[in-house]
Amino acid sequence: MDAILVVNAGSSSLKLQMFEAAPAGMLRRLVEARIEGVGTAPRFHAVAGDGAALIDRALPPEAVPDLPAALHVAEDWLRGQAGVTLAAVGHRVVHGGPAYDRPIVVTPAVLADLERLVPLAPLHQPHNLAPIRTLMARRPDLPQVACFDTAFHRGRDPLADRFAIPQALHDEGIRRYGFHGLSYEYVTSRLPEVAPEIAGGRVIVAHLGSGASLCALAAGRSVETTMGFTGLDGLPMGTRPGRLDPGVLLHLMAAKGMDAGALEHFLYRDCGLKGLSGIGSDMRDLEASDDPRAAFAIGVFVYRIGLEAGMLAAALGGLDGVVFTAGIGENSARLRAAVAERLAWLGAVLDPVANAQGRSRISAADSRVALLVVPTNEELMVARHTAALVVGSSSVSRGPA
Ligand SMILES: Nc1ncnc2c1ncn2[C@@H]1O[C@H](COP(=O)(O)OP(=O)(O)O)[C@@H](O)[C@H]1O
Ligand SMILES: CC(=O)OP(=O)(O)O
Ligand SMILES: [Mg+2]
Repeated sequence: MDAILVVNAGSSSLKLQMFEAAPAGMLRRLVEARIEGVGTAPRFHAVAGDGAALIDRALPPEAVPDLPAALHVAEDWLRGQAGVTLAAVGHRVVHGGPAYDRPIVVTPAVLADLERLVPLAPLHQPHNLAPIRTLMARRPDLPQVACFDTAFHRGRDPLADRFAIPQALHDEGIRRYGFHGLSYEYVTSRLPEVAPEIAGGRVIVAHLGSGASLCALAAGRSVETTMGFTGLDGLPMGTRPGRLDPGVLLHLMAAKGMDAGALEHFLYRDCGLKGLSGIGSDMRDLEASDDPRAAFAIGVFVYRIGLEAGMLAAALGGLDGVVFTAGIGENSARLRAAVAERLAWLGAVLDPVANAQGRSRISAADSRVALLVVPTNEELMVARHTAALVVGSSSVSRGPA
């Protein structure tokens, strides 16, 4: 059986899915595996295409301290899953820079180009590219497709792409790219089905995971998003601060002698929910804690989501719907309720029962703004692009997964 393997390394997780590339462009999921809580409390979970559990167990934190270790564990496990021949591998690659505005078959030259973007996404890009490099050496004949987080946001109004800096720096590529595009593209593809009345309207998608951002969709196209040049901008995240006065960086350099390496470590690993709470980066731990610092960290997160959502509503000139997705957005009813309350001024009214039950539509009948929960599926989005490019069927748009 010919299969497409998809690899998605996030900041706290490694997610893999394997699909059968069936004729007529259909994608049938064969297996889904994820290692979550990388660096904190790792857990390996895998299910077969029919939903049957294959593995579900905690891993010792010292066995999976980082993403390279998670890749090793997953690779060993995958090798034991016999019976498929890989036809192609699709990769989520976080940064596509100025040149890559759509999925592409990776050649050695493309890979070298993407390596140059590592400093712009140090939590992700090295781990996105490492499996490509390894596979390219082992199986140079195997088609590999890179699908970019940044691509969905390209083609916005030039006003939105621009920092208020001189043109020459913009031309060098210092611009507002935006990320989580595969997630936004997938959610957008689901809207006509789950909420047809807002699919052509003004929608904010809240991708709230270990990395977090918001995207303003006008008729299904990205017009604004909270992340920029890197995944540091916008909302506070698990370990990243989000929007930060650049004067803070100048101060840290001048007053504390921090150099680029120290600042990078600080901004990508020590801030966000972890820095705010002094407890940890995982929302589950914060929600379970009765330490007031945990509640304060969640309070800041929610407050800042409210502020940034207001900004995106301004970009859209109004608001018809809000969609929650990713680890926190899909699973935390408490967080969704707190955010909905912050959006009351825009006309959002939550249905607390639907929210607690984790239903797809969680707004009250009289809410002017539709509130929805749509589980994201970045891997399926990557598989669709990979199939379209490599298997050659552009009709691949809706898998059953
Ligand atoms: N049931 C839950 N309640 C609250 N938060 C959750 C739950 N399940 C997962 N999360 C949170 O989701 C986040 C991870 O989201 P995810 O989208 O997988 O991140 P990433 O792809 O960036 O690694 C973590 O902060 C985790 O605590
Ligand atoms: C870009 C980004 O932050 O991705 P993730 O949420 O998967 O960490
Ligand atoms: Mg993610």
